[in-house]
Amino acid sequence: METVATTDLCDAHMDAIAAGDVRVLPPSFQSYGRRRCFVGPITTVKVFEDNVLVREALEEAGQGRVLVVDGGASLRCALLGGNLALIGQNNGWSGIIVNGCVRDVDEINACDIGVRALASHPLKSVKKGEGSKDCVITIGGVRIAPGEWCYVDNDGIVVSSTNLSKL
Ligand SMILES: O=C([O-])CC(=O)C(=O)O
Repeated sequence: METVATTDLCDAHMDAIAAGDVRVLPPSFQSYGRRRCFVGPITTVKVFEDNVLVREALEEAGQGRVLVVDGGASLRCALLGGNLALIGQNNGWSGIIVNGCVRDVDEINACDIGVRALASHPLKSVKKGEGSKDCVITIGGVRIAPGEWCYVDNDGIVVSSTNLSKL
């Protein structure tokens, strides 16, 4: 899918930003993975220090989707590592955004996928399988619903209720 500059999106959609239909995430994410720019429809999971649902989502056919993981901004363990990033790459996910930590940064950086996360952390998460999928989440005060669109590049992360790349 063609990428769209987030700056151009913001400039072109100031009214939609004022209305809340286009939202910008706070600039608190680090960039990992080979794809520094990615776009796609959003699938969500909400977990806390437990990444079983993250793995389950990435094991699905991604079909160009972006997985947005609300990990409650925990900085105490990693929700994504090199194995899961590779699974996501091989299953055709365009990107993964983690409101939490990742690990195996060198392995993730070798994957043809885009990853954004708050930080890296060497500790793995627990594997209980708790959490929810396909739910509305809030990251940094920004509401994100499944099926909305995500635009990510070196300037930031934009979420839109409609597909702006078609406009
Ligand atoms: O399995 C995990 O908890 C995360 C991980 O290390 C990987 O994806 O390689």
